[in-house]
Order: sequence, then C-alpha cells, then structure tokens
Amino acid sequence: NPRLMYAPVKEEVEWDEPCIIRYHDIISDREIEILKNISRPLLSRSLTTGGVSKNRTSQGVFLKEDNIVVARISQRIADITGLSKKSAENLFVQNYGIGGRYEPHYDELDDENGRIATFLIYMSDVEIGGATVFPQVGVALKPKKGSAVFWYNLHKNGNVDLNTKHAGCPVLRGNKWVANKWIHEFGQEFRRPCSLSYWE
Ligand SMILES: O=C(O)CCC(=O)C(=O)O
Ligand SMILES: [Fe+2]
Repeated sequence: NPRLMYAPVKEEVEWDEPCIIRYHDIISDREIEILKNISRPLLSRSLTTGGVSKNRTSQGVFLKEDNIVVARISQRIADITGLSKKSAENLFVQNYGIGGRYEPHYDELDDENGRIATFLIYMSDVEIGGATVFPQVGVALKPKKGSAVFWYNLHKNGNVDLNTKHAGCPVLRGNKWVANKWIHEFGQEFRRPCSLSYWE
C-alpha cells in the first residue's frame, strides 16, 4: 500500500492455522491516550448477543469516525489488511479491570454479512493475565501496548473457521485496554476472493 511505503509495518506470524498476525507499533502512545480519553466518559458494560452476560465483563464503547484519530486508525487498518472499511464496524474500545474477561466465543455473528476478520489493538500492557487465547489450537497472545493482532474468522468459502474460537483471559494484575475493529464480509469479494478449493 502506497501509504505504508515509507513506514512499513512490522509483521510477525504468531500462528499458522488459523493464521494470526501480530503487527507491532501500529498506534502511538499519544493516539492511545486520545482514544482512552474520549472513551472513558462513554464506557458502558459490554454486551454479548444475549445482552449483558457474565461471560463478558468489560466496559466498552463504539467510537464514531468524526474524530480524526479514530478515522486515522480505521484507515490504517484498511491499509494494513488490504480490506475495505466500508462494511466494518466502528472501532470498539474496551477496558477490563481486575478479573475482567471474555469467555471463549466466535466473533462471527450468525449473519449474512458476518465478521470476516478481527483486528484487535492492544492499548496497554497487562502485568499478569489478560492474554487473548485460542483454546482450540493452544495459542496465547500477550497484550503488548501499541501492537495489534489480526485473523480471519471465516474461511474463504464463507464458513466459520472453528479454530478461531478465542477468549480474553481474566486480568489478574493491572488494567487492560483494547480496541477491536470487526471487518465484515461484504465489500471484500475482490480483496479476499474465494479460492478454487471448495474447502478452503
Ligand atoms: O480482550 C481480548 O483479548 C479479546 C476480546 C474479544 O475477543 C472481543 O471483544 O471479541
Ligand atoms: Fe472476540
């Protein structure tokens, strides 16, 4: 992407199947402070598809793109992933206190235009706990401030990748801030086309 030519993003493969990529230093400390400051007064208990649930004990807020920092982050995610942001959700900033967690789940909503991919930005380190884990494959991603992880929830054929079940482990010490960008299927047809294999 031309916008990344002079400032390439550092990319690390965390896992092969499902492919989980870590991007380092994709958001500055200053941008993080701004996102936290605009989010703090607006936070409310995060919901699940079943509403308020003990499965998800974080607070969060969807940030509109009328803020320049939010818009810039959205554009950066589109540049890095090569995916269209047209059918993506607004950036969801979340804060977990001590004991805050999210039980194992799939991000994919059972929807015609489901969440094809997740871009999860870590806006803090966590002293102990708070890893994002994929129990089906045994991966633990440690929050690292300024980095992000990215994976596809759907196979190219549109089926849910059952290995992408993941959880946010309880925070045992410290405080955890993340920002999620959920990218949806529509609009990605030419960016992530189907393959010739039915099963892929
Ligand atoms: O906080 C995490 O590590 C994971 C968050 C998550 O999976 C979600 O919000 O859907
Ligand atoms: Fe999730």
